Amino acid sequence: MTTIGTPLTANATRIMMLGCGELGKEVVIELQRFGCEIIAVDRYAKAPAMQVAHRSHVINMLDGAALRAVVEQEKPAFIVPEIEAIATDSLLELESEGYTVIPTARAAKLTMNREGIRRLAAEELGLPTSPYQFADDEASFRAAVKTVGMPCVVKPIMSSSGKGQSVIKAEGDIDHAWQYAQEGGRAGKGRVIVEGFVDFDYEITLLIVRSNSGTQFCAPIGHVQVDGDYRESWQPQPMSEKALAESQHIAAKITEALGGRGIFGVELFIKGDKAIFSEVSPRPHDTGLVTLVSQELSEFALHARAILGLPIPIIRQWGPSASCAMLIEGDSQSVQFGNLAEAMKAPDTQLRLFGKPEVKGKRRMGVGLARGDSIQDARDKALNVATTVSVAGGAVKNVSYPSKR
Ligand SMILES: Nc1ncnc2c1ncn2[C@@H]1O[C@H](COP(=O)(O)OP(=O)(O)OP(=O)(O)O)[C@@H](O)[C@H]1O
Ligand SMILES: NCC(=O)N[C@@H]1O[C@H](COP(=O)([O-])[O-])[C@@H](O)[C@H]1O
Ligand SMILES: [Mg+2]
Repeated sequence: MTTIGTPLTANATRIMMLGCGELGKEVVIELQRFGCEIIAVDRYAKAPAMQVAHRSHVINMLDGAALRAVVEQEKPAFIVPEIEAIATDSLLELESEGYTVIPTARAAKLTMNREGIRRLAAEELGLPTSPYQFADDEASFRAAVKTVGMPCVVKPIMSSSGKGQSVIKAEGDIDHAWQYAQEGGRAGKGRVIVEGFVDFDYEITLLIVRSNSGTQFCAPIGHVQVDGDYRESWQPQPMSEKALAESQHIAAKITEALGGRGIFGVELFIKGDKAIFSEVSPRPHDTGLVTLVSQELSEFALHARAILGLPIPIIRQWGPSASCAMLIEGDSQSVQFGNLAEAMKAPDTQLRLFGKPEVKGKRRMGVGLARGDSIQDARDKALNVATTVSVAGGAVKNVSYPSKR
């Protein structure tokens, strides 16, 4: 039986977020609505979710001792990973000592590393995936490319949002792909995965929530990725009955294997009626930002309910909706957003600005959201929101969708 105490008192329901980006910020807002006490943790100060939490800590979350120290100091009822780069062996230990990790410490560990989740999906569960090989050094990498064949996709086993990812189409791309993967992994140089390039018709994220009400699916989300990073997403993605059934079957199997309570984003490639598993986030998914306007209970609200052991009687979808990531490029610690009235003048549009403290290179700083008469209409409106916002406050520009569709 769930009870929720009074924040900042001895009986508070304390929740620790490990990772404080835009996704965590929305989860925290939902948990705050239930009167939980939130402790936000990330590798840098003033992260988005820290700005809406009760208090925060800045630590290296890959440092197991530092992670344990902060958990023992705060004694949270729930530990909620929001990114992959966490000392997951420490999470396993803490869980075995009685702490609750969402959805489970094992899920966080397996998905921290592309090898863990890929071997579970393909080799243990027998789910369809792209062909793949792993490599630790340049010689075995070349052999792996040969075995998998071209075109193929190369990724550091520890990276996200497309960092260090590239496609090899011809011999001439091989050197660069190796170098780029060595520079782009979050743990520095190291192991890579070489995946056969899947010539898909479209790709989806299937959000699935495991809660006290059982296992429930959200409507499929279609999306466009550039350089391995999400730019636009929409819901519902039209699909054949068979492709949807296969996708749901795969999503149910992989999330059941990971276990626990919470929202998961299962990424799938679709070719005709066939679904191919790509990867899974045991946490809210960036392409699921669209659910801020497309569902009564967004993926963040669903996560909050699942964490707290609350029921989810129904997931109501509001019709064609879309999101467009606001990508800002440059170097500034004082970005200022303008032209907002113009950006938000259409009905059924919304804008979220994440409040990230700095941009260096390219960074997702906000998202345009819209509902429309059709998917195309919603996409046009969301794109318009994201690209109409102007940026100032240093050498920065809005590069949200440079090559308009
Ligand atoms: N084997 C593949 N064949 C074809 N396209 C691929 C393949 N692997 C990845 N991609 C493309 O690159 C995108 C990003 O890949 P992936 O999700 O593995 O990267 P990521 O770094 O984990 O990104 P995120 O953290 O945003 O999920 C995919 O959504 C897809 O568009
Ligand atoms: N694809 C994973 C993803 O979108 N994660 C989201 O991005 C943040 C990091 O952003 P940053 O790199 O700008 O700090 C993460 O904290 C999470 O909210
Ligand atoms: Mg992905």
